[in-house]
Parts: sequence; structure tokens; C-alpha cells
Amino acid sequence: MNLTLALSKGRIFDETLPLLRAAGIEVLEDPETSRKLILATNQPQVRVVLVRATDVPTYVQYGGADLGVTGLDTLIEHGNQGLYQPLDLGIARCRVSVAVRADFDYASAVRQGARLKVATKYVAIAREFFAAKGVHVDLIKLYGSMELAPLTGLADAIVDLVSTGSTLKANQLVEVERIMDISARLVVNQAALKLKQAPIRRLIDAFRTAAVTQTR
Ligand SMILES: Nc1ncnc2c1ncn2[C@@H]1O[C@H](COP(=O)(O)OP(=O)(O)OP(=O)(O)O)[C@@H](O)[C@H]1O
Ligand SMILES: O=P(O)(O)OC[C@H]1O[C@H](OP(=O)(O)OP(=O)(O)O)[C@H](O)[C@@H]1O
Repeated sequence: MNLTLALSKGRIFDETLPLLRAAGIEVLEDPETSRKLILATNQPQVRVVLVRATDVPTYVQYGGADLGVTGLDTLIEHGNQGLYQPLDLGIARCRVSVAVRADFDYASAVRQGARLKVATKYVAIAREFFAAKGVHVDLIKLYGSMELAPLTGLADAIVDLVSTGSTLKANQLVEVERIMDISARLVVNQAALKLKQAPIRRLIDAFRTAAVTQTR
């Protein structure tokens, strides 16, 4: 029975490889050197498709792939309709945070009930977070380079991913709130889970064992 796994190039692909290996699956091509979007593996019935990180949940939801690996950030923004989420893989760990220019007094702005202009790719996460705090925000949707927004006057604050903090530091921004911890999740198409139960269960079990071993 054929299995299609959706991955995005870069850290998700790189960090999923050891988990695949632990499940006995070797990807036969390197996405950094090949232009192919469908990659064969050493198991003839298993293939990997390469999609944009934000498209992984969409591929899995509509059955373009049976399974996928996606950040919790992306999953929350997409919504989890039609997706079974059996596993936190513990890879691609980072956090979603609020950051501002070092000279912006965030605490006072929030205390005084000011209306904050917030630029982000993560509008659902940001909306929910500020609503829960009772802070009024104007959300500005961006698709990348959020760090630039406070530096150019586009926004007072950003909601973005932070790992080491070096991107914020390089742009003279400071992290003022941690919203949530993020890691990558395995997502599975619900129909595929029923129709291809045995191979999917085997893969989930192998990933679970490998993920636990890796994060120990
Ligand atoms: N610096 C980081 N450290 C650890 N994990 C990260 C980091 N940046 C992003 N991630 C995680 O990896 C996932 C994929 O990030 P990646 O940078 O590969 O894609 P992207 O460029 O954000 O996506 P797209 O191409 O759709 O815009 C993110 O959704 C997040 O969960
Ligand atoms: O705290 P740090 O360790 O600096 O990591 C945070 C940065 O990592 C991600 O970008 P990435 O490097 O993936 O580039 P991208 O935005 O092009 O995906 C994210 O969008 C942040 O900008």
C-alpha cells in the first residue's frame, strides 16, 4: 500500500530524516541538490513530497499526502480540520513570542490600554493571545521578515518565532512575552488512517520510539 509523506525543505526535512531512518526509511534524493518534488525512498511503497511549510497541513487535509510533518505554529494557523495529530515529534523546537524595538515601552503601552499595531504571519495565535490579555490590537498580516516591521514604523510589535534569539538581537529587538512553545507534529489524513491503517500505525510507532529516544 502506497504512503505519501509531505515535508518542507530545510529544517523540517533535515530533522525528520533521522526519524525516517529509525523507521527503516532512507530518502534517496537530496532536496538541496535535486529539483524533484517527489522523492523516492528505499521502500518502494513510501514517497516524500516537498511542499511549502505552510502548505503541509493543506496537502494532508485534502489527501494530497497521507501524512506530513508541520510546526505547531503552522498547524494552529491552518486549523486542524480533517487532521489527526498522533505525535509531538519534539523536533524544530522554538517558541512564538512578542518582540518590540529596544526603545519601545511595551509594558506602559499595554498598561495604558493603548491600541498596539502588531505585524505577524501568525494572526490566529496573535489575535487569541492579545484578546485573552484584553489588549486591543491592529493586526498586520506579513509573510516573512517580520523583524523589519518595528524598525520601519509599520508596527509597534511583532509576533514571531524565536529560537536562539539571534535574529531579534541582530535587529535590535527584544522579546517581551513568550506566547507558546513550538515543536513539529506528525499529522495524518483521517481517511488514510482508516484505509491504510497498518502501515500508518507502523510508521507512527517507529516515529514515536525514535522521537522519545532523540529527545531524551
Ligand atoms: N529558528 C527556528 N528554530 C527551530 N524551529 C524553527 C525555527 N524557525 C522555524 N521553526 C519551525 O520550523 C517550521 C518550518 O520553518 P521554515 O523556516 O522551514 O519554514 P518557513 O520559511 O517559515 O515556511 P514558509 O516557506 O511556508 O513561509 C516552522 O513552522 C517552525 O515550527
Ligand atoms: O531566534 P533565532 O535562532 O534567530 O531563530 C528565529 C528565526 O528563525 C526563523 O527564521 P529562519 O531562520 O527559518 O528563516 P526564514 O524566516 O527564512 O524561514 C524565524 O522566522 C525567525 O526569524
